[in-house]
Amino acid sequence: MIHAPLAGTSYPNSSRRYEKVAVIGAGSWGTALAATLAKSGVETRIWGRDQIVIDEINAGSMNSRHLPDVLLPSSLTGHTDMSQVLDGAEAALIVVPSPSIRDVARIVSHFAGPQIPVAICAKGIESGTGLLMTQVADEELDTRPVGCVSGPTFARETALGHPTAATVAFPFSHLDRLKPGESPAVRLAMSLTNESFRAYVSDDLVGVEIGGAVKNVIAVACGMMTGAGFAENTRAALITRGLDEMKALAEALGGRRETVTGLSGIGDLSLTCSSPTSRNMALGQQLGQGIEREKCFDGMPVVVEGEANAVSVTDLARRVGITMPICETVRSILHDGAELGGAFAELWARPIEAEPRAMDVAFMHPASDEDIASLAERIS
Ligand SMILES: NC(=O)C1=CN([C@@H]2O[C@H](COP(=O)(O)OP(=O)(O)OC[C@H]3O[C@@H](n4cnc5c(N)ncnc54)[C@H](OP(=O)(O)O)[C@@H]3O)[C@@H](O)[C@H]2O)C=CC1
Ligand SMILES: O=C(CO)COP(=O)(O)O
Repeated sequence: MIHAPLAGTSYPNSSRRYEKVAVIGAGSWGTALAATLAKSGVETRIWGRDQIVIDEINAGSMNSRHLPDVLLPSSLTGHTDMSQVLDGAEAALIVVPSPSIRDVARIVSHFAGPQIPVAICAKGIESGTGLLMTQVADEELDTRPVGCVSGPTFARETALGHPTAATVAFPFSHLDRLKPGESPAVRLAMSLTNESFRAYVSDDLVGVEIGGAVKNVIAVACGMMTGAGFAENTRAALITRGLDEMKALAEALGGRRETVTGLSGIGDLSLTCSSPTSRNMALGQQLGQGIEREKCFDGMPVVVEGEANAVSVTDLARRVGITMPICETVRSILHDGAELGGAFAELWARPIEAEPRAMDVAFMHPASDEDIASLAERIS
């Protein structure tokens, strides 16, 4: 076990922590966040739909299905009855994959206190509507303040106590500005912060959430090129140009470019694009090695949100009129039957562009068909 370097440190204003928090979703990230809250001294109850998982949390402080070999704080209690988990909770975190956020938020709205803040911890954009996860939840949660938690946070490392940082974002009301210590963002950040977890706050939900959705798609791209045998230069190019796509979409939707340079943007992008611990990167890698989709992850049903996000992100970009060439390439391979080598060769051979894109310059000297064909052959 690695001991966090800050063990024993006390945290200012911890009295403004929430005393009771409900975590909805007992997968890997829900369990890791619940463990983080419990470790901070918050009374934490976690809801899951699988009785076996919940029984194991209660009887053995483990969730071996989602976080094998990780010992959870003994104060964490598990429940399959959502009304029990939300009863008396001062705040709630919803931590299920993005396609389930709407359904789960609707159920939460039946049981949660009428004003409690709810943080969405899923990364994605809703298919069809193009809504951010907090916008989806907002439609289901009546008057409750809705925010999110996002950042470079592999669940297992977080649960093992490796120092980890993330951003908590909620809209800041006029009152929050007068008394920031009372705002849901600050109180939840304080509730999560402990010797191995440090939370920052933001009011830029668009910037934070676009980071989480776009990085999923860029990680698939990085995995594909790594799987095809390319190395660090290629990955660095995709990360950097992926960041440019993230920044353009966030700004087009009203987010701030500085947010994209933070934990939920470049932080998560660099983490997810660097390691096959990421399910998105791992999928890309297997496809890049020529493994058929159905046979990836040995045929196991692993949630890879970048697959759906490739469509939802590019749909949104097309709607607001910005180009996202890497995300479009991933979409064309995953959903439109494009051949991986040819699609990346086309991406590479695009006309020269300006960096940054704000210069709005394009030098129209596309590569020849022969160049594209030879590049495609190298990647395949
Ligand atoms: N894992 C990570 O490192 C991180 C994940 N995230 C984000 O967290 C979110 C959750 O991912 P993660 O925990 O990893 O996923 P997991 O696959 O580990 O777990 C998902 C959990 O959600 C439950 N679930 C799925 N659909 C529903 C539903 N309709 N109703 C109730 N429960 C449901 C699953 O239940 P069951 O097991 O019964 O199917 C499972 O407990 C994702 O959006 C991901 O991007 C964010 C940061 C880090
Ligand atoms: O979001 C994550 C880390 O911050 C987890 O990424 P994956 O969903 O690709 O596993």
